[in-house]
Amino acid sequence: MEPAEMIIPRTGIGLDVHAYAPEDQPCPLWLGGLLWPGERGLAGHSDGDPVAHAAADALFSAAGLGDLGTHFGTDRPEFAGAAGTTLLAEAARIVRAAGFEIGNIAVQFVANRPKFGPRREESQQVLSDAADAPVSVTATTSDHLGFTGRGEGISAVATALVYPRPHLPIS
Ligand SMILES: Nc1ccn([C@@H]2O[C@H](COP(=O)(O)O)[C@@H](O)[C@H]2O)c(=O)n1
Ligand SMILES: C[C@@]1(CO)OP(=O)(O)OP(=O)(O)OC[C@H]1O
Repeated sequence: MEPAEMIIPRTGIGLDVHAYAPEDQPCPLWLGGLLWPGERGLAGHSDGDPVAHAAADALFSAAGLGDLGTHFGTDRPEFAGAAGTTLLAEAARIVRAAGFEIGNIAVQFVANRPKFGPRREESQQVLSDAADAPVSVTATTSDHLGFTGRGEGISAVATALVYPRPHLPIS
């Protein structure tokens, strides 16, 4: 393969944090594309899912297309209450429309709860369906340290790998 035809992958990173909604304004918890009944919800202009948002941000970062705010700013009323999976699907569409294929996305969130392990496969399936690419999700606590340890909010960090769509030879 000639150097000019080499496909060079690009990595991206995304970080998102959402605080828990105030106790007098309760809302459902959406995390990793899943609804968690009985868990305290996170505040946000959209559904406040930091896992889906970090994944979308990592895609934009990898493609060099700005970030979540560039495409889904809080000044856009149509994204009020939007599902994280909707934002992730739209981010993937924008990245593909810019000429990239998506390799994979990896996300880790930091929270004391909910216990994620039992629903990992379900979450990964929902997010992978949204992105139409493999999404893996891991969870950790912060050993009771910091704002996640005090139960003030949930953070998530993601990496993504994209690569320019190869030009097929015209036969
Ligand atoms: N919300 C969470 C947090 C953690 N886990 C799982 O527990 C493991 C140990 O967590 P540490 O913070 O002590 O490293 C972690 O590797 C996860 O498998 C979880 O399921 N949900
Ligand atoms: C997703 C958007 C837009 O609805 O709102 P939030 O749900 O507040 O999420 P955040 O990750 O803080 O910022 C990105 C915003 O553009």
